[in-house]
Amino acid sequence: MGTGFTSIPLVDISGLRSERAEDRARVAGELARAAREVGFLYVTGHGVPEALFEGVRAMAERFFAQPLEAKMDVYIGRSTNHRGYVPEGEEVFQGASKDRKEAYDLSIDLAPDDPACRDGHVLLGPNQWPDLPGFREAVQAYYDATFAVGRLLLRGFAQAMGEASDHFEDVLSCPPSQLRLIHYPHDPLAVDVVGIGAHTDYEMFTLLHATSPGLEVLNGEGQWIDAPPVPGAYVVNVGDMLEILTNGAFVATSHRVRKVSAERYSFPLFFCLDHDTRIEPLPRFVTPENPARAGLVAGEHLYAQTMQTFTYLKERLAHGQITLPEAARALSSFGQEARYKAVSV
Ligand SMILES: O=C(O)CCC(=O)C(=O)O
Ligand SMILES: [Fe+2]
Repeated sequence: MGTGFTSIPLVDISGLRSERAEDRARVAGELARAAREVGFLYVTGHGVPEALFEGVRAMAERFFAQPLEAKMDVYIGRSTNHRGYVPEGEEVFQGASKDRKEAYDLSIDLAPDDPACRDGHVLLGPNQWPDLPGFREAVQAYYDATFAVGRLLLRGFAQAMGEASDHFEDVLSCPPSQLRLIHYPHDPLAVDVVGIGAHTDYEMFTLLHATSPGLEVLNGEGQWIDAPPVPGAYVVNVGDMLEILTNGAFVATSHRVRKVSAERYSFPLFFCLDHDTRIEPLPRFVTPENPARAGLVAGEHLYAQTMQTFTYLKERLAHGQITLPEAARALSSFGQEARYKAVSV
């Protein structure tokens, strides 16, 4: 835990599809090692054609190139369930100056009258699709393919934690797993800006594709290590929920995007479990020296963290229109940020 790693391991997950138990166990072992020692890894052997990534990239370029007024037609603050366009400065992490980034957020696309969209499931509902020919098809195809990789990877992580590979199967029927299209504009004159401030991701794990370097991860010695894109690989990182399930054995590694040297796009899919899933440390990770950490409820955690970082929700909080769940965690409660609060991030 908290190791001084200097590089990010690569795991070929094709063995998770194998009929042979030893192939699956080998990959699970590699996932466990990467999750314990680093919390970040490159994943190959996922089977998603590069064309899907290129498709979403082309559409992201077209979407963000539109005038601000057109993007604001699908502003996230107009959605009842947190979907749509996130302008620069809307999302602010703990202690950070405003990020230089804009985003488009979507998730599992449900009709408003879908039974899963019941009271309290504030993050479930319809996407706000922009009026751009081909956008919805390309983005949905990327979402579906990446989600399928996440489902496979979850089987591997379940095994990596010592559980049966289907351990999470019954809490995966309608998870609020968000995909973000992020655009980091390049401004040669800007000084002291970060693309995205230091944070951990809130879910089980994240699968990310980016167009250029910029992503940095914090090691156990407080140093920032580069995680540039590797052709054909997803960058995968452990989120808060895997950290809790393993009682800290797997690390929700803090990361950020430094000021970019060229225009940059990235597409993280935050892989979550069903909204009401209770996340508690698995008994095998609890010992007298390492007592059980506090648990949480998946959807509630996502929403609580979101409320503390999005300006439109902070305003609603301030006006008493919404309230933080009682068990809400403060920002920076996980990963190395929690352990090294003194580190300047
Ligand atoms: O753009 C990136 O490479 C990272 C984005 C990220 O960390 C996030 O959206 O949570
Ligand atoms: Fe992140």
